[in-house]
Amino acid sequence: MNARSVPVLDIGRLEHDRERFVAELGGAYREYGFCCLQGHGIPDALIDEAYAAFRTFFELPEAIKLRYRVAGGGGARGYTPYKTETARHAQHADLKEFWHIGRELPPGSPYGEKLPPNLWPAEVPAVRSTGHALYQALDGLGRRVLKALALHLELTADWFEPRVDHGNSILRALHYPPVSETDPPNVRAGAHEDINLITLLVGASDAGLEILTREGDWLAVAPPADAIVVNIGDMLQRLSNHVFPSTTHRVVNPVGEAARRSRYSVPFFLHPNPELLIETLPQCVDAAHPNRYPRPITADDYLMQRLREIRLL
Ligand SMILES: O=C(O)CCC(=O)C(=O)O
Ligand SMILES: [Fe+2]
Repeated sequence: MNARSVPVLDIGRLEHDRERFVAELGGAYREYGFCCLQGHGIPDALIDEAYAAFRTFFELPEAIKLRYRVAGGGGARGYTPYKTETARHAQHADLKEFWHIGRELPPGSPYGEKLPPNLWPAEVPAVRSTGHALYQALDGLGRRVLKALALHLELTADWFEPRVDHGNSILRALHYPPVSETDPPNVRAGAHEDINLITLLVGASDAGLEILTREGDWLAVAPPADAIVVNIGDMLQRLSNHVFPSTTHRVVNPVGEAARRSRYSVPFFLHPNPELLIETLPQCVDAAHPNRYPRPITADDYLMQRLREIRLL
């Protein structure tokens, strides 16, 4: 029997119980690569309104949704249809469709080349208002998590700040339609690792998320309703020389009644600034832990390489 579960911590402790919180959070990530965070301060109403807006969008006819697909854009903005993304090394595409929101830039920003403008669906104006607000809120929360992780790695608390202030981060509204086929070869989300630094996952509407533990078992993630699940992605695994593992995870197909329901979830993929050179931190290298990545790569080059592998480019 597996009695283990992903730890739950209160991020408010970063303010008033910093040392112990940083140690516990670091320990959770070293072990699981995942942690559930309560006390994050993002209002329920904002999350509920954003979910309602995304649901309304996904209920539109496919022909309308397809107007928001950007050819050759790697799915970075707007709509990506059902059965498009395919997990690395997987045979069959995922049973999901999604909408991506990126960072809003001031006019004339030098980052405009790497961070394309958002598309907004005219049919559902609330996607813009709530989606943008949720983006901002999760960007802020993510930076607090990075502050704690920086301290755990013996960096200065603000080490990440100038490296993520123009991050190519993405808010992904996900819809997994009901699974009507019996025993499809596809799954809702095939086993994968996230590409970015950290991912913040706002309360999924149904179960299904599982992580691969260090012992090689699949463990269901069942966060408290008021928690946001935050996990490590490949860029931070690489930067930290695997001190923080980018844990493999998947979303399994539902059985019984749940198979007749859609599942919605909203991950926020926190990315660094595109030009950041992802170079192993010297703090994470010693005789017992040689540098696994002697050749650094920019965040943008790494992202492009990975998008091709998951068939978004
Ligand atoms: O839907 C979920 O719970 C997880 C989604 C996910 O892992 C992803 O989109 O990368
Ligand atoms: Fe993921």
